[in-house]
Amino acid sequence: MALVGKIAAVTGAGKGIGQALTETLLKNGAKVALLDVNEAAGKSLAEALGKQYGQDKVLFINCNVESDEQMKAAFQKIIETFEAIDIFCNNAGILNETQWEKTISINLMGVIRGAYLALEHMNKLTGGRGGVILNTASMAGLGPLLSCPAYTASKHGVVGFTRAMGAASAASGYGVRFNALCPGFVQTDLFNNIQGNLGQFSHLRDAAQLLIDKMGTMTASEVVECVIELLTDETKNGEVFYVYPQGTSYVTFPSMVK
Ligand SMILES: NC(=O)C1=CN([C@@H]2O[C@H](COP(=O)(O)OP(=O)(O)OC[C@H]3O[C@@H](n4cnc5c(N)ncnc54)[C@H](O)[C@@H]3O)[C@@H](O)[C@H]2O)C=CC1
Ligand SMILES: CCCCCC(=O)/C=C/C=C\C=C\C=C\[C@@H](O)[C@@H](O)CCCC(=O)O
Repeated sequence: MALVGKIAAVTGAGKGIGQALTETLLKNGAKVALLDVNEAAGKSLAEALGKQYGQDKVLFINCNVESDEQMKAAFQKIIETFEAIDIFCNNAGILNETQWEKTISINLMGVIRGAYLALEHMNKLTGGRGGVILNTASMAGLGPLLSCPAYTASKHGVVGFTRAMGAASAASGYGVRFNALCPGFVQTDLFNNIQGNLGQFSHLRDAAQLLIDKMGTMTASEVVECVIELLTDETKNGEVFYVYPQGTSYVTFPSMVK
């Protein structure tokens, strides 16, 4: 599936990995709706990208992924403006162990909400034209990040949800692929602000720092460069893609069936 002419939407598009996803999609010829709760960041990015790629290629929508009403309205606006949606990047996320319910609400419930609403517009069985849904999980969706248990739980949830939806979609004939992106540490605001957001696990900050020193960090652009394949390769469905400073790999899981 080529990206030229495709219609995409990215949540948490105003900064960090979402910004890099947005820029890469535009660079490859897609039109992009930028969804973010941070109006200042999202709007100014959309304005700058509009000047670079054309105002008809970008649309900013102020939208909180925790709100069913705002998300439904965002999809309506995307369809009104661009007529369809082919690519949905469920990317918005926070790391805040002092607010574990909000962490689950945004990182996991927001992803499930976004996927189900996107599917209503993308499902080939209900008049959509198919496409791909990319969920940003984390390496913390594959193994425990000791200083962030709630964040770890949210990301394991995203990995499980993506795998189940990939299988459900293939078995049902929706024509929509589901893949999960699992980056290691990425230099963004979320990463730079972790020290103040560990709450009752603040005493484990040195252990977290040791892991960061051991694993190294990446820029958001370096991560996103590796992701194009997940969006364009029609054979990739239900995949969990690990991106780390030394390379990339598709994660394999134990088979539950003998
Ligand atoms: N930075 C890192 O080391 C890693 C980040 N991730 C994941 O990547 C995703 C993006 O994170 P970063 O770019 O690092 O964070 P960031 O903090 O730089 O950007 C997150 C964006 O999401 C937006 N956002 C937050 N809550 C929202 C909500 N309720 N509704 C709509 N937008 C909302 C923010 O306003 C911001 O623009 C997250 O899901 C995060 O968990 C995964 C692995 C590593
Ligand atoms: C604390 C900052 C979090 C930033 C956001 C994020 O999602 C980054 C995640 C990056 C890496 C997660 C790594 C998890 C590793 C565990 O699986 C651990 O068990 C690996 C232990 C390796 C070792 O030898 O110490």
